[in-house]
Amino acid sequence: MNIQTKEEFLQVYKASTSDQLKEQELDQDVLEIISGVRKDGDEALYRYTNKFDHVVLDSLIVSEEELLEAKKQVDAGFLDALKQAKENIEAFHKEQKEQSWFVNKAPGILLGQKVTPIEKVGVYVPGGKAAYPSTVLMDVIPAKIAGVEKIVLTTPPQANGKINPHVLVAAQLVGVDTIYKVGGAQAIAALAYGTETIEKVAKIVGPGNAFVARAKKWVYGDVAIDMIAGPSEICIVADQTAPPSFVAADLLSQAEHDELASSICITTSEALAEQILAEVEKQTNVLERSEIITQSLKQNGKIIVTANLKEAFSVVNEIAPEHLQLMIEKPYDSLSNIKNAGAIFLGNYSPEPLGDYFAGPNHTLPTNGTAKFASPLGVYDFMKKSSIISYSEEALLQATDSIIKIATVEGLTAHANSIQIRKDDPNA
Ligand SMILES: NC(=O)c1ccc[n+]([C@@H]2O[C@H](COP(=O)([O-])OP(=O)(O)OC[C@H]3O[C@@H](n4cnc5c(N)ncnc54)[C@H](O)[C@@H]3O)[C@@H](O)[C@H]2O)c1
Ligand SMILES: N[C@H](CO)Cc1c[nH]c[nH+]1
Ligand SMILES: [Zn+2]
Repeated sequence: MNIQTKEEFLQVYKASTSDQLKEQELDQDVLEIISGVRKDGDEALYRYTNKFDHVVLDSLIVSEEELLEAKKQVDAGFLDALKQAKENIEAFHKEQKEQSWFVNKAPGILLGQKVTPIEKVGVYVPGGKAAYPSTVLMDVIPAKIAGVEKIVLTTPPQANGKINPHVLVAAQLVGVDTIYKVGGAQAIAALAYGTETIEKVAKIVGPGNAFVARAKKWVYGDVAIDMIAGPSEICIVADQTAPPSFVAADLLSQAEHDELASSICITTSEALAEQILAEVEKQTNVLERSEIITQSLKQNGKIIVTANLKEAFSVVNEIAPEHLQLMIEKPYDSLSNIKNAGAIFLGNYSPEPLGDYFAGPNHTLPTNGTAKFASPLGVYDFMKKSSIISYSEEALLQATDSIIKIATVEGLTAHANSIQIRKDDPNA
């Protein structure tokens, strides 16, 4: 991690976001895995699980026995905490539920929008470098609120060939239908195209590492996806009122996810920048995942010093971080300056892990600059809409000339005829 000016940072940042060579290498691996699964089905899933997770599986599906066993393995305190988190996540997401609506535009005309849940959804829960029971809650609860009929979940197996018991307990708590022991790009391919064991779904949601995120991008179109939710990112805007130890701790919280995670602090105070850097070094040494953190900070850890907050916000809007913390004197006053961020945390007592686990808003969020156009995972991701159009005979007869005119201009005489035939003989 080092201290840079805005100009130094943006020069390197812009070059790295267009590093086609890195993307090409990743694509080569991912495309090979996707075509392997399309060609060989289950056999490819066993093969890639052996290759990447170093496990020889005897089944791709978690059994009833494994589910029961998991319940015995987790402690009551964890289950209590999970239930509290579930309540908060449910309460927040219920607010997002959209209803069908109908309007009577004029006598004889009924227009509307019918909202229908997606029938079958596949949830990817990461599991390579850490287990994520919290992601089970974040991704399944909005699907349940939307009314999705069938929810399957897939996550990589541990070295013993089993799924982390906390993940299994979370999946049972929220009512997942089937759980598969497959991770990585191969899991995404299986959900997108189906295999002998895994049924194709209509939409894949959930975060994952670079392989998972890239695979989702490639299968998009054959299946729907929620967004690109790859390696975690945190960006903290801090002024002289931010405690350096808090800022450092929050930066490290995301660095520990992945060597490719990104932790950036933007500050208006050079003195604070030095203090944060010292704190980061001090705290890293005592953290369990210091190896991952060190790698992550080396590649993507930055402290940027800007002349003022306006400049700081312009950097934020350029990088469009997954998580943004505003640790400044009047965070609310600055909210209107933020255009691009997945989730925004205000003040010194709203650290990012509060959102990861507990507050209620979703922690599956757009990464890699995609917060410029994408939103957090929500109930809306699991619902689709159909337009409703109903005209009475009288209402249609009043509109025939306009419709025929436009159809004729488009040269689509069959369209015009569909209207003309009703005009000529309304009671046929
Ligand atoms: N954006 C979000 O909302 C969000 C939320 C939670 C977690 N995350 C991110 O999810 C990611 C989780 O990553 P993870 O690695 O712990 O779990 P993961 O489940 O995403 O990835 C593990 C899988 O990657 C595959 N893999 C590993 N090395 C490979 C290789 N060399 N070639 C091909 N495939 C390979 C394996 O199949 C393995 O099962 C982290 O980057 C974390 O930051 C993001
Ligand atoms: N910070 C992650 C999203 O980038 C979500 C998470 C789950 N558990 C801990 N963190
Ligand atoms: Zn996290």
